[in-house]
Amino acid sequence: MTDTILSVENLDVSFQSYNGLIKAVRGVTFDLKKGETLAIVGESGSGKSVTAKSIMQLLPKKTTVINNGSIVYEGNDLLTYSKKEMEKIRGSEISMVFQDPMTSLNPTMKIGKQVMEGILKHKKISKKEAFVRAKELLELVGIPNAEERMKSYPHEFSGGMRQRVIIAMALASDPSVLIADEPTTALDVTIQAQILDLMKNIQKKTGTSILIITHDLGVVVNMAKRVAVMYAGQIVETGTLEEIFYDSKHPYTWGLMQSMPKLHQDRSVPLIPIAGSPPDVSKLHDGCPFAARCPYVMKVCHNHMPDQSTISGTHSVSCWLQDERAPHVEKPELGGNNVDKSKTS
Ligand SMILES: Nc1ncnc2c1ncn2[C@@H]1O[C@H](COP(=O)(O)OP(=O)(O)OP(=O)(O)O)[C@@H](O)[C@H]1O
Repeated sequence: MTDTILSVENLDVSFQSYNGLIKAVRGVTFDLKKGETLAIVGESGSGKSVTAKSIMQLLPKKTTVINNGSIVYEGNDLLTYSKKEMEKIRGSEISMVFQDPMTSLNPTMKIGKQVMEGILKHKKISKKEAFVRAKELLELVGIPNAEERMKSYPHEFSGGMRQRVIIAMALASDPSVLIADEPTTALDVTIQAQILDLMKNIQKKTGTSILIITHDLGVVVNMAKRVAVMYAGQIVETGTLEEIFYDSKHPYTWGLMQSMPKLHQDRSVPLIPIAGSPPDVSKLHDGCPFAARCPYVMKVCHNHMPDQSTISGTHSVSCWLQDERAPHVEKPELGGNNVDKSKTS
């Protein structure tokens, strides 16, 4: 028996466009274990959402090209599934929560009815039973006076409460995998923390595996046990939370950490953004895509993609600095050093 529930291997996803092929995801490989939380982190445009939407097969059929890779869920490659087979999996065994709850809710329908519809879509039960289950789910996600609030419309809920409703809907079918794409980005900091706590508690209760997608390393600290760092469509470093925060090896990971607010930081200390901007993924060259922004760039980086180096059984990185011929580079002072260690253990 394997403890892996979802295994993405060597996934390439491109889009046809008037400007040529947009290579959004290139050779992405990761495993999601049963009951764990894995975070995919990276700047905007790095291919995080495209990876998630490939799993759910939510990308536009006409322009999307997936010409390499596999997405194996419980032993079966989802990429070989028909539309009908995929419909059975989507929203029932694998559910997704998006950033903006308003786009996932029907503004003209009462909350209770929407949650009930979600339940009835996946479970052969009576309306009465669906009502009871909807109320239970809304209670599970911390909606006060759940029965009463079922009669409200989405606009009568705050942003945080709407996101709770979305999570309740995603849980309606008892999914094995929950994919959360920037689930807290639209919310203020206090509500963000509440939603992350909620997801953690739900995971404890239900054993759901969570794939969380975020640009925010703060979310990673609160949620994930393992982290994959994505840049220009590739996973450039992957490791346990501890390895990424205390022993990261990729200058891009260092850049992300330096640009992250530190715990108890004096607000007058400026964050250091990563200089430059991500490359245009329709015009990639052969070398490391981070070369143009990397403070430690070497000649080789511009022309050749580095191989993946294994740092430990759980930690790997793709960077020429790992080559024995590379000069020794001291890791800079990083925000991660100020992260509460108790959160990573
Ligand atoms: N349907 C699409 N058609 C064409 N290009 C797309 C499509 N969806 C995404 N892309 C492109 O693919 C690349 C990766 O996008 P993706 O949305 O995965 O990034 P991301 O890391 O999730 O960032 P963000 O948080 O801003 O969504 C980007 O260059 C984006 O413009």
